[in-house]
Amino acid sequence: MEQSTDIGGRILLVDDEAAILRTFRYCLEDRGYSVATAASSAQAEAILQRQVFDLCFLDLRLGDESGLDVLQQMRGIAPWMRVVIVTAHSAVDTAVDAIQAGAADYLVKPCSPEQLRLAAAKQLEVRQMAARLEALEGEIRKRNDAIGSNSPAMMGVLETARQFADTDANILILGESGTGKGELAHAIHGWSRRSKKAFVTINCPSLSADLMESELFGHSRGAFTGATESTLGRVSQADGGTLFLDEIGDFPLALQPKLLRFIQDKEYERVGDPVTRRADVRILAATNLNLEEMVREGRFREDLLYRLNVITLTIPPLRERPEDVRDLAERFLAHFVKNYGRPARGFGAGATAALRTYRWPGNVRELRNVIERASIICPQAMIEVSHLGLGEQVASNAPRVGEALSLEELEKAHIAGVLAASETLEQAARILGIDASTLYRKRKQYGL
Ligand SMILES: Nc1ncnc2c1ncn2[C@@H]1O[C@H](COP(=O)(O)OP(=O)(O)OP(=O)(O)O)[C@@H](O)[C@H]1O
Repeated sequence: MEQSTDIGGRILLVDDEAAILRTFRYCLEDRGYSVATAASSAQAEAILQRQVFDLCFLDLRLGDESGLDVLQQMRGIAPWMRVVIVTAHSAVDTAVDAIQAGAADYLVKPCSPEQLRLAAAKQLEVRQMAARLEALEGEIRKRNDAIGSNSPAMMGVLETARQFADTDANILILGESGTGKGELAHAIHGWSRRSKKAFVTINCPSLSADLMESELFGHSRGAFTGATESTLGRVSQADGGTLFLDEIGDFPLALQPKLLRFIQDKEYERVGDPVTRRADVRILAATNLNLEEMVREGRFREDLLYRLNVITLTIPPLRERPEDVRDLAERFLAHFVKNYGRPARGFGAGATAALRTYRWPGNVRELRNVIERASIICPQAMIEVSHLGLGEQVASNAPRVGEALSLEELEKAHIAGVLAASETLEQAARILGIDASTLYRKRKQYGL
C-alpha cells in the first residue's frame, strides 16, 4: 500500500462516535494520509468550506439528520471529493441509495484497519486518475509531437525556450495565430521539472470578467446565482504545475489586478469565499496582439505585462521558416493517414512545390488542416497539388512569367520551386541545367 503517500491524500472522517473517529484516524494517519474529523454535518460543512479534501468517510447515521441530505450537501460543496459511506450491516440498503446519489463506495461496520486502508487507497487512486491522465496525455503529445525545427530563427526560439523551461520565470509567447504558441507552451511545460504535474489552459477571450474570475480562482456554492456547486478553479488545478493563459490580450481589464496579485504573491480567494489560499503555479501566456500598444491605449496593465514578459519568445510565421513546411507536412500526413486509414504516403513534386511557395496566412494550423483534408480526399499513394486545394492561391502567390519582376526575383522563385520539388541538390541542379556548385552559390545568395 505504498501508493498512499505518493498519490497524497487529504481525508475527512465524519461520524458521531468519537471512538470510531479515533480508530479510523489512527489507521489512516499511520499510512501517511492527512486526516481531519467532524462529529456532525455542521462541523463537516464548516471544515469543507475551509479545506480541500480528496476523500470522505461518511457515517450515514448522524443523529436525526438524513444521511442522504448530508451527502448531497457535501457533493455541493466539494464535488471532486470521493465519498465512501460507512454503514451498519442492517442499513446496507441506504448505502446502496447513497451510491445512486453519487457516493463512490460503502464500507460495512465493523471493518478491519486493512479494509479501511484499502478503501482509502482505492478511492484516492481514482481521485488522482484525471490529473494523471492529463499528465500522461501531455507526455504522449510531447513524444508524438516533439516540437522541432530546421529554421535558424525557430531553432533560436526553441533553444531559449529550453534554457528557461526549468526556471520558474514567466514566459510570454508572441506570434501570429496558428504559429504554434500553445504547442510551445506545452513543450516548455514538458521540459520543466513541473512536467509530471498538470498543464492547465485558460482561453481568455471566451470568458467575461465574472466568469473568468470563478474559472480562474474557483467559487463557493451560492457565491452567485447558478453557483449550485463549489469549484476548485484552474489555479488550484494547476498547483505545482503550469497555467497557460492563451490569448492573454483578451484578459478582462477589470480582473487584471487580481491576476497580478496572484502572480506576485501566489495568493488568491475563491469567489464568495474570504479564505485566502495559496498555489504554486508557473505562468505562461500567449498572444498575437501588441500588448505594448494596448498598454499605451490603457487596455492592458503595464505592471501585469512586466510580470508576464520576464522572458519573451516570438515564434516566426510559417512563411518565414519555409524549411519547416516539408517536415511538418510529412508528420501531419503520417498522423492523418493512420487515423483515417487512407492510402497517401507522400507528396508529388507539384504538391511539394506548392506547399513551399504558398504563404500560409493561417500558419501551422492552416498547414495541418490542408494536409488533413488532402489525406482524406487523396485516393492514391501520392498527394498531388489538386488535393491540397491551394491551386488559385499558390498560382497567385507564385510570380508569373511576363509579370513586372526583375530576372533575379523570377530566378529566385524558380530555383526555390525546383529545390522544393527535388530530392537532392544534384537533381535540382540537373533540372535547372547548372552545376551543383553554382546552385549552391545561388542558394546562399538568395537565402534559400
Ligand atoms: N511545431 C509543431 N508541431 C506540430 N504541430 C504543431 C506545431 N506548431 C503548431 N502545431 C499545430 O498547429 C495548430 C495550431 O497551433 P497552436 O494552437 O499552438 O497555435 P497558436 O499560435 O497558439 O494559435 P492561436 O493564436 O490561434 O491560439 C495546432 O493543431 C498544433 O497542434
